[in-house]
Amino acid sequence: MRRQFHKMHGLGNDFVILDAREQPLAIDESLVRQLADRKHGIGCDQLILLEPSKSADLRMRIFNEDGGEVQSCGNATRCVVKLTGAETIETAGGLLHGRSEGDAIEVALIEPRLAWDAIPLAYPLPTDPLPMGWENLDRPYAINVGNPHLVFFVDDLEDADLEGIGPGIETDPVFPERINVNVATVEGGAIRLRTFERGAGLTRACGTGACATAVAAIRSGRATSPVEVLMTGGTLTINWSPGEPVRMRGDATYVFEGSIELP
Ligand SMILES: N[C@@H](CCC[C@H](N)C(=O)O)C(=O)O
Repeated sequence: MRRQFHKMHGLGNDFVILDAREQPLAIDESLVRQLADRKHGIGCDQLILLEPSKSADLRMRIFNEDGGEVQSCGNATRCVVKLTGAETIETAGGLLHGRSEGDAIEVALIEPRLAWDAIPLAYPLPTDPLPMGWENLDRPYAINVGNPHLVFFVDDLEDADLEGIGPGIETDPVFPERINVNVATVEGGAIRLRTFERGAGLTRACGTGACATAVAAIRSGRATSPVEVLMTGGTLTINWSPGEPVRMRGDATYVFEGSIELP
């Protein structure tokens, strides 16, 4: 069956979006890998499947390029808000809210969770920071903003061999659902961030990573809200106060529309 798809990106973190709100679509791991493949498929960091929802304007399912289904994706949420005009979005990581603000899109994720079993960790440990280290990266903050993140603050962003060390941290048995790995510096009140994403590797930007990092920076007194988070692909503005959902504002870009034969 031939299906239409939308190619979009949020600060260079790119998506194939399939709209199955009217015509159901069964997706499995191998189909996601095939479509996400940059040489033989369409190519993307995440595949996004839109479905009907009983509790929100739509349901958004998120698949990493390795085929695994995950709970949240900040950059894709901004793209979906721009594409569909949805204001409430059901995800496996919680109910999200979005709206256009001029050219930008603002999305409210969930209230950040810090309890060890909400990250989740395999056994009880403090998360603020986590008393663990990998090579020259030490004592990260563990935060769940719908999906799980580790945030390392370092003096020099270029010192961290994120591509080399990321896979070992992502799959450490202390993280039973694996984890997204963020390395950040705070300079002149702004955050510079690189993210090694669970199931996708290094990406040009990570919306939930920016939110988790901003929360860790604000909680630890390194930054104040609102804070700008600068990534390879561009900048997000993050707003957060304790006890509230974390909000992000930034661009979403439509690239092209296409169609593909699916089983
Ligand atoms: N790129 C995303 C996050 C996508 C999911 C993540 N890799 C995970 O496995 O949780 C973003 O912009 O937030």
